[in-house]
Amino acid sequence: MKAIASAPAKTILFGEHSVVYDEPAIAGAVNKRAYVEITKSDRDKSILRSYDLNFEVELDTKHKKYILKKGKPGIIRYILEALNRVHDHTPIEMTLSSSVPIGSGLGSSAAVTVATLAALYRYHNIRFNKKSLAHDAHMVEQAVQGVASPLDTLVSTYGGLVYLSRNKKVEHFKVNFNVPFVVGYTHKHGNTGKIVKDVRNLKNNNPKIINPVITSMGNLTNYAKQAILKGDFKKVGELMNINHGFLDVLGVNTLELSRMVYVARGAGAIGSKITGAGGGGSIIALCPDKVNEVARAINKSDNVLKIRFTRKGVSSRVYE
Ligand SMILES: Nc1ncnc2c1ncn2[C@@H]1O[C@H](COP(=O)(O)OP(=O)(O)OP(=O)(O)O)[C@@H](O)[C@H]1O
Ligand SMILES: C[C@@](O)(CCO)CC(=O)[O-]
Ligand SMILES: [Mg+2]
Repeated sequence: MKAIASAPAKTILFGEHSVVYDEPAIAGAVNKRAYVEITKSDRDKSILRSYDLNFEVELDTKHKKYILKKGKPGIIRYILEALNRVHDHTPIEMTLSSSVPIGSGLGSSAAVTVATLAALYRYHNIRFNKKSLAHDAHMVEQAVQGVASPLDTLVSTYGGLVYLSRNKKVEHFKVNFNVPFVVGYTHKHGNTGKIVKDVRNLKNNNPKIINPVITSMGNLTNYAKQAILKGDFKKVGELMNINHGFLDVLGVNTLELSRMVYVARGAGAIGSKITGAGGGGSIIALCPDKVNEVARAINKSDNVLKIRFTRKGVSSRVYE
C-alpha cells in the first residue's frame, strides 16, 4: 500500500505579517507543488528522504527521535512535527519531492506540511476534510515556528485565490485573476519563524508606531480586495507598492529584495512588493504587457520564477 499527496505553494499578494495580528490577507496557490509518498518499510526503522532537497533522516518514531544522515534540519522539522502528531511507530519509507524553492517566501513549509499530513491521514485511513486538514497543518506550522497565521496552510489546502477576513472567514475569489505576475527570488533563504518573531519584538517595543501600521495594512488589503473584484489592476499595483513600504517599516526588507522591487518597477511592473515573510526569499511584481521585460530585468542579478495561480489545492490518494 502506498499513500501519496501533493499540495501547492502560494504567493501572498497582500497582508503578510499583518495577518499574524488578525488583519485580512489575500494569497493565491501557484503552480509549484510539494509531493509526499509513504510506503510500509520492511526495516525496523522509518526513513524520511528527499532526493531534490538532498536530505535523509532515520526515524525512531517509537522514541520520537531522529538521526539526520544528511542535509539541513529546517524543513524536516515540519515533517517531524506532523509525524509526531499522526504516526504510530510502525516503520515507513517517506519520500518528499518539491518544486517549491525552500525558504523563498512561497510557502514551502505550508505545502510540505499539508502534503505530509494528507499522505499520513491516507496511509492510516484517518478521515479528514479540507477544513480539518488546513487547521491541523496550521497547528503544525504554529508548533514549529512559535507564531503562524492560518493563511499559508489554508491556501495550500484549498488552492485558488483566497481572501482571509479579520474574523478568519475564508472567501474564494471567483474572478479570473490570471494577470501576469513575475516572482523574483534570491538564494538568501528566509526563516519565517525567526522573522515573524523579530516583527513581534519590534511591535512590542514600539506599539504606538507599529500597531497603526498593522491596522493600515489590514485596511489596504480590503481596498485591494475591492480593486481585484473590479479588475482595477492599476489600483492593485499602487496598493502593492504601498504594502511594500509598510513591510519595509516592519524591518523585513533586504537589499536584494529592494533591488528586485525597484528593478521590476523600472522595467514596467505597475506594482511590486515582498511576498511571504521577507528577510530573504521573494518579491512579486504585477506586470500586464511587460512580463518578459520585467523577468529579463530581474534575471540580470537575481532569479525569476514564472508563476501562475492555480485552483488546484491539496490532492491525495492511496494505491493498494
Ligand atoms: N536547503 C534547505 N533544506 C532544508 N531546509 C531548509 C533549507 N533551506 C531553508 N530551510 C528551512 O526550511 C524552512 C522553510 O520554511 P519557511 O516558512 O521559513 O519558508 P517558506 O515557507 O518557504 O516561506 P514563507 O513561509 O515566507 O512563505 C525553514 O525552517 C528554513 O530554515
Ligand atoms: C509572514 C507570514 O504572514 C506569512 C509567511 O508566508 C507568516 C504567517 O502568516 O504565518
Ligand atoms: Mg513558511
